[in-house]
Amino acid sequence: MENLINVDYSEAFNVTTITLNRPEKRNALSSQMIQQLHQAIDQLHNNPHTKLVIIKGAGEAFCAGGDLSEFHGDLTQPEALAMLEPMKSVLWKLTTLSVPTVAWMNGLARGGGMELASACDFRFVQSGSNYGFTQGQLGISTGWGGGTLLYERIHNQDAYYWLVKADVREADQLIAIRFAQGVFSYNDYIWESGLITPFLNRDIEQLIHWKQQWLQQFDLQMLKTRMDDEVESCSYLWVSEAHHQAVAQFFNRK
Ligand SMILES: CC[C@@H](C(=O)O)C(=O)SCCNC(=O)CCNC(=O)[C@H](O)C(C)(C)COP(=O)(O)OP(=O)(O)OC[C@H]1O[C@@H](n2cnc3c(N)ncnc32)[C@H](O)[C@@H]1OP(=O)(O)O
Repeated sequence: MENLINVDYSEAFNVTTITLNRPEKRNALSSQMIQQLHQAIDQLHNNPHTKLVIIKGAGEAFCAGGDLSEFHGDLTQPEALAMLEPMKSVLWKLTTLSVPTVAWMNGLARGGGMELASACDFRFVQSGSNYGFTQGQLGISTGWGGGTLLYERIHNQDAYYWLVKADVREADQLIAIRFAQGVFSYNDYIWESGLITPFLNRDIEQLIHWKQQWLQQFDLQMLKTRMDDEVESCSYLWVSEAHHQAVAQFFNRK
């Protein structure tokens, strides 16, 4: 099987880096990638030394969302639901992981790529890149539970407005609404940017404690139910004519 997700463990830093490795498709997530992401996250349990997990993209993009070519076609609503579920499960596992997680957003992100970032505890963005919950332009809503998570990351009103507006924003705008906690430049190497240093300076026991405290801020059962509802709701929009037309327009754009 092709390696579409690379997992690297740094013994020097006790950090696991997960790289989405499909640069020619801007790291759009196919079902095979989603399956590999599941495995990568599950395997973290076998490495008790990892104190931080970083997710980044290979090449020019962080992640262009779900693979529209694969996830499209004449799906029924129950089929669309079954297609969306596995990535929701990845987002849930990431959200509730026992150690801190960082989305190192080294390039653009769209749609589900933003949902993936929302499932991480922290987001660092690259100056010059742009980012959008663009599902609204595709005739759908967020479909992996990431819209629910967005409401937990920024002010409710800002989340609501961004999802409706479905626009693409610059890195500094993400800082302004507190979606991102730091910005780095194109040439910055992760370890030398300074953004990761606070985590490296702490013991794993401390980081686990703070992560537990962070998770206690949420009603996890309710959060899970809201994510489930979001996926179901999106599955109805997925089969709409508006969505079919928007996807056809994307693939006919050239
Ligand atoms: C399924 C879940 C749902 C959710 O819950 O949110 C989603 O995620 S829906 C998908 C949302 N994402 C998008 O709508 C992004 C669509 N892509 C783009 O707008 C642009 O490609 C880009 C991401 C802004 C990059 O533009 P650019 O740098 O100009 O590159 P290209 O457009 O030429 O793309 C290169 C290459 O990659 C393919 N590609 C890009 N995104 C996707 C995608 N989401 N699914 C499938 N394929 C994608 C694109 O088709 C090009 O391929 P080739 O034509 O074969 O070179």
